[in-house]
Amino acid sequence: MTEDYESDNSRVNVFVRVRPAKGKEEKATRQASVKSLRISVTKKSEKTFVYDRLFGEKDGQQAVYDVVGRPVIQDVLKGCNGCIMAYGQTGAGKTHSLLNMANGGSGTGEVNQPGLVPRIVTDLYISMAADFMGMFTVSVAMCQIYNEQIDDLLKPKNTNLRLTMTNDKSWEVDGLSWYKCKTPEYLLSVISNGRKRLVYAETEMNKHSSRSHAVLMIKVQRHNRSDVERKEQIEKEAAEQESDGEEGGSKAEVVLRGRQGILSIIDLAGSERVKKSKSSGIQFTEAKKINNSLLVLGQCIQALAFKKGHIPYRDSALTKFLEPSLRGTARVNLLVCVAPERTHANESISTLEFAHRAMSVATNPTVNEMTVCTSPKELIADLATAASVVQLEQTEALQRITGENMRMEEELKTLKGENEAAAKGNQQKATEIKDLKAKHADLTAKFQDLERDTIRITTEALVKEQDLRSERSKLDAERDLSARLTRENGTLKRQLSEALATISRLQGDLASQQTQLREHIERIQWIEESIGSHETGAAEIEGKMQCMVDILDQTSTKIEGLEGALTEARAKAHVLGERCHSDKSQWTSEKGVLHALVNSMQKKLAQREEEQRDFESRACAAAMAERILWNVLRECKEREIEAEKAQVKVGVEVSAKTKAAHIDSLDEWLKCGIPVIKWGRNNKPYPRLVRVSADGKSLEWMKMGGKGGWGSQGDRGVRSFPLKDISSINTSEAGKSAREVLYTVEVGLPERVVRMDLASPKGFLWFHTLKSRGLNIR
Ligand SMILES: Nc1ncnc2c1ncn2[C@@H]1O[C@H](COP(=O)(O)OP(=O)(O)OP(=O)(O)O)[C@@H](O)[C@H]1O
Repeated sequence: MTEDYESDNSRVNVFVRVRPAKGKEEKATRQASVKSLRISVTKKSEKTFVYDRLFGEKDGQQAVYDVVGRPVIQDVLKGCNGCIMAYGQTGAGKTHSLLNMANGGSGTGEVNQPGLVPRIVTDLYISMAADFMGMFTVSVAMCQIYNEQIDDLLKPKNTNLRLTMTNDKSWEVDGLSWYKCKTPEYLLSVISNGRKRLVYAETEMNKHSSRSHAVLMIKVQRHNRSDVERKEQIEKEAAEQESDGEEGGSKAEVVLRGRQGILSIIDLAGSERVKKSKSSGIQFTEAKKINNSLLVLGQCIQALAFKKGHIPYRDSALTKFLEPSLRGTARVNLLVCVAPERTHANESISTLEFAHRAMSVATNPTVNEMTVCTSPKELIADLATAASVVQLEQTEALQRITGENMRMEEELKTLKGENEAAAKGNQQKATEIKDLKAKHADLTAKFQDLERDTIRITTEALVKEQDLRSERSKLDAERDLSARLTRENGTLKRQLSEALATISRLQGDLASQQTQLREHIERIQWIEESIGSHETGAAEIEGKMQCMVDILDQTSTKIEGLEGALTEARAKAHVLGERCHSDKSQWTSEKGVLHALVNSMQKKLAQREEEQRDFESRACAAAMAERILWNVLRECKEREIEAEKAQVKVGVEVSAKTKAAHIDSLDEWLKCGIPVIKWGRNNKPYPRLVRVSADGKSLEWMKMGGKGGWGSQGDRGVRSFPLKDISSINTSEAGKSAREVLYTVEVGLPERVVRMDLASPKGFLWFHTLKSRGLNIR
């Protein structure tokens, strides 16, 4: 610790100690090196100060002693005066650094570490013991400067002492008591007693704030051992002569040469801002006096640093007292204590500036030589005085000790009482401690369990973290995939919707083509039917014509009037025949075209078979309907022939019938009626026959097997509705097969609708006919 410090006797040596921060307050100081300290009031402005040595928060009392205390002791032993002074803001650690005696402290923390004084005392006696050629006398004096008044700390009644100028123009405390101390223990006990009389008070900034400047002086005198021994010899002889009653005695002079060094240790009271320390009353007066004396000290340092002619030592008791040290004949070590907290930054800066100035104060420590010449008579007189002083001191000490003893006895009594109470409490506490120990063991076990759990959980957490990482990377990959799939999905959706649109368009096309196909088929059927009926009709008409010609030939005379008509009929028949032929060839070609169209449609259908399976059934239904139609046509034809046979009575009639046959033969048949199911209002089925009325304007129906049939007038079973009142004719697919196709006719005005279902193939044909007549079939 000391190797980077070299003492400089030509000036005041300045050391800075920063105490540990209290609580969690923000710090303003920062140690830059072993010698420099940085301090900032705000974060932007920072100042750096360099000193002889810097002690940080971690540097303990020993380190401070090694640098600040030890070198001064060595100088004092050599006969120089030494001065160790602690300066700083209140609560910055001055008393802790100098006067901490670590008496009752049982702990090992920094607070319980002895300060400079006990270390100096120990070191002093060790050094003296090591010097065999010298004989040492150690004396101690203690005083305090309280409110500008000097009080003896070792003799309480010795108060308000005056400072008087000595021959060598330094100040001396008049009447201050000095105690010789042969052992370090005694010296320490004297210091401890003196400390007790120091004035302290509790302030806002320090619970144990010094209200006075404490001064401890240790005087160390060194004589040559041989001189002392000679002096002792002379004293002995003088004493013997005195006891023998000899007068005059020895005239030999005793010359004692030696050196004397006085070590002054000064724990200055801390400067304080009254606003911060919240001092009032006596404390306010104390603070004022303290601050004033420190101000004068600052002015003296300033004047000394700038080598001014006038140094205002006389302006305060403190500076008067310090004058011998500050004038430069002593070795001066200044320990400046600083609080690190930002709240104290301003005070710390002014402290540091003071310290910096102090470094410029020049010193030139000189050795104090002593030469004492005494005759035996004077010596004896001195001894007698000394003896009486000692006796007086002893009496005082005895009185003090007796008083102390009495007080201590009383304290002992009180303590005994407290002890008994404490013993009881102890028993209780012992049980509590036992319980606590058990709890502690329990808690320790739990803690160990917890520790194990923690390790396990930590390991698991690590594994999970790894898993999580891999999961995360998987997730990322899946996310990428998902994004890609979403993109593809979008494309596919678009393609699908396009495909669906195409399909629906195709379906529409197909439906319209199917409708067209159906219509073509119907038309073909109708054309084929017409062709068939016309062919047959033509052939039969020809046959009939021939027959009639024969009859006419045979009965030409009888039917001359009818000849023209017959010729006309023949011509017409011929035209008809020709027309039939031309129609036939035209229809045949149309049929070919239509067949080709059907073929192409069927090909298209076959191509789309797979996509349009639903429509297959419809195609089947169409095919089925075609077959049914052929059956119906056959049936119709038979009926027509029968009807015609029944009605051909005369040629004119036959001619008229023949004329209409190829147009309305189906109508004729329709007029016979077709079976339907009429649904009653009770929702029961009633079988009925339905037909279109003779004038073609209304729809008639009657009960199946009704009496009188259609012709009988006033038949109650016959009902008639104008065709215009047919509210709807619906084609509904009740089943999958074409046979099950239902045609529902709703007749009547909206207020009374009769529903009839036509399930037969005839119904199918009937409605197609109605449709071809312009009725709305949905
Ligand atoms: N280096 C340190 N380490 C630990 N605690 C410290 C240190 N320095 C000071 N302290 C503590 O800080 C408090 C104030 O210290 P101290 O009484 O020594 O201050 P002071 O400067 O003498 O104040 P005042 O001028 O008001 O007397 C004390 O409780 C002391 O134990």
